[in-house]
Amino acid sequence: MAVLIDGKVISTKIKEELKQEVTEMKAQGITPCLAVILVGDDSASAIYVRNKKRACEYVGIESRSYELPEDTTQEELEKLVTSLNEDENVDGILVQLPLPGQIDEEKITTMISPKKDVDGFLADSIGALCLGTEGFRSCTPAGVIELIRRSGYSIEGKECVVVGRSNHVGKPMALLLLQENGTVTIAHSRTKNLGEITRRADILVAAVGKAKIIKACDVKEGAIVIDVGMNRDENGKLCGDVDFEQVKEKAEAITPVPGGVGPMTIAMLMNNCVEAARKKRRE
Ligand SMILES: NC(=O)C1=CN([C@@H]2O[C@H](COP(=O)(O)OP(=O)(O)OC[C@H]3O[C@@H](n4cnc5c(N)ncnc54)[C@H](OP(=O)(O)O)[C@@H]3O)[C@@H](O)[C@H]2O)C=CC1
Ligand SMILES: Nc1nc(=O)c2c([nH]1)NC[C@@H]1CN(c3ccc(C(=O)N[C@@H](CCC(=O)O)C(=O)O)cc3)C=[N+]21
Repeated sequence: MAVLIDGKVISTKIKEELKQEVTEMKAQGITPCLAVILVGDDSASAIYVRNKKRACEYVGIESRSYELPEDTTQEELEKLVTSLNEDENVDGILVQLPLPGQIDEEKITTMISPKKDVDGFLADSIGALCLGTEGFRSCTPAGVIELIRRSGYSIEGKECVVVGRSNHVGKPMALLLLQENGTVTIAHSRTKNLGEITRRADILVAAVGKAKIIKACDVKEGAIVIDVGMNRDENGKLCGDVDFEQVKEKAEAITPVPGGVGPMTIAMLMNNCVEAARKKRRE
């Protein structure tokens, strides 16, 4: 039976550390501020926005939310992003994805000032990850690294397999594991013999978006299994990409869904906001 990697406990620890730092910043007259934009009333997105607000309150970050109607125009959204870019009190801007169809998502996200890209989604941030220079680390992949590290496992020299190659999760995940000196393979929907590849992994990260696609037969005995997926199962219950009940019998350590990577994403978002405010102070 695998060790359960508890994202709730680890994320709370990180938020406590940040809270202390923010208390010190506040004593010097600096309050980090995050602006979150939500367009439409996608219920899943609303949950994340609520969780972010709560985390901001806990850490002491000022949070501003902009909840815009589903029929918001490109022009209205661009105006809001521009005003937040120019607002010196705002340290981080997060535009909740996906955006409704009438909005050019690429145009909106690339408008965000790189200094305020707390999601770590912009080319500047991903480029910095790739070159190993200073920049915002994408929250979910950075959260996965912290989960592994703080659970006492090392990445150096390990066979790491990331299933998924999206710009927001899979690709930055692979780059961060590489930076930690892992030997990294990226698998995706065109990968042949996926099971053969995942069975090589000492550290397996699933970021596919398909409920319970990773079965016990896809996992090496003693592997560390990190489940990024957020799906609904046949009963509408939240579940990951990993078949937890099967895989927990074979893995050395495993993250649950919920209570694994999700809370870490939020903790790392808080971390990026504090970092943005810290950088501004140094300018
Ligand atoms: N916990 C958290 O904080 C977060 C969770 N998520 C969740 O993580 C999951 C992945 O998100 P995201 O990366 O944005 O999703 P995307 O849909 O953008 O990417 C999915 C990736 O999985 C690959 N893929 C799809 N089907 C298969 C398959 N059968 N075998 C192998 N690879 C496959 C795709 O390959 P190809 O490129 O070839 O199409 C693609 O690269 C989702 O469940 C999402 O909800 C996302 C963000 C944060
Ligand atoms: N610009 C942008 N940045 C994002 O980071 C972003 C986004 N858009 N769009 C959607 C995805 C998804 N995402 C999650 C964040 C937290 C949880 C989370 O807190 N999950 C908890 C609770 C889940 C629940 O109870 O519903 C858990 O897994 O335990 C999940 C998913 C961020 N995303």
